[in-house]
Amino acid sequence: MKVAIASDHGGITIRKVITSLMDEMNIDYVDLGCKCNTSVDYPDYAILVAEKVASREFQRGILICGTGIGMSIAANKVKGVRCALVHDTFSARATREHNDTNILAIGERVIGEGLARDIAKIWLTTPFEGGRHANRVNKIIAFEETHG
Ligand SMILES: O=C(CO)[C@H](O)[C@H](O)[C@H](O)COP(=O)(O)O
Repeated sequence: MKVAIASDHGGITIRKVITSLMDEMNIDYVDLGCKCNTSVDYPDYAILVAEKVASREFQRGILICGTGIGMSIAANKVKGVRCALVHDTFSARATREHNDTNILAIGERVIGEGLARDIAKIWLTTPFEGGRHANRVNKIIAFEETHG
């Protein structure tokens, strides 16, 4: 699994926490920035990562901004992306098991580093359950195919 990760200026600290985690877990990732502490625009980074996941160049993406909301809104505009904004470990597991999400969004101004690390670890290691959940995800994909 190859992961693309990015943040705006509001998510730099948690981005570093998660890249360190992926180093420990021997997960192949590319850090797409942002590269400085000046103010940047979250849609630029959300769409950069989302397009790489949608094209299957990367299997997963992780996006961090102040709230995670802007990143998740922008990423979910890209066809083929299922991005979940997650701030608890139960949802981190459920959104992989039930929704087969391919992008995780986190808000650095909402949760601490320890919880963000736990969420990322669970989200990166939990498989999709398939079965009844596949039927539901396929309905989302079918809608996107016909209306996207
Ligand atoms: O997109 C967001 C809100 O949905 C992010 O939290 C941004 O990081 C935030 O809007 C940036 O705000 P700033 O005042 O420009 O630092």
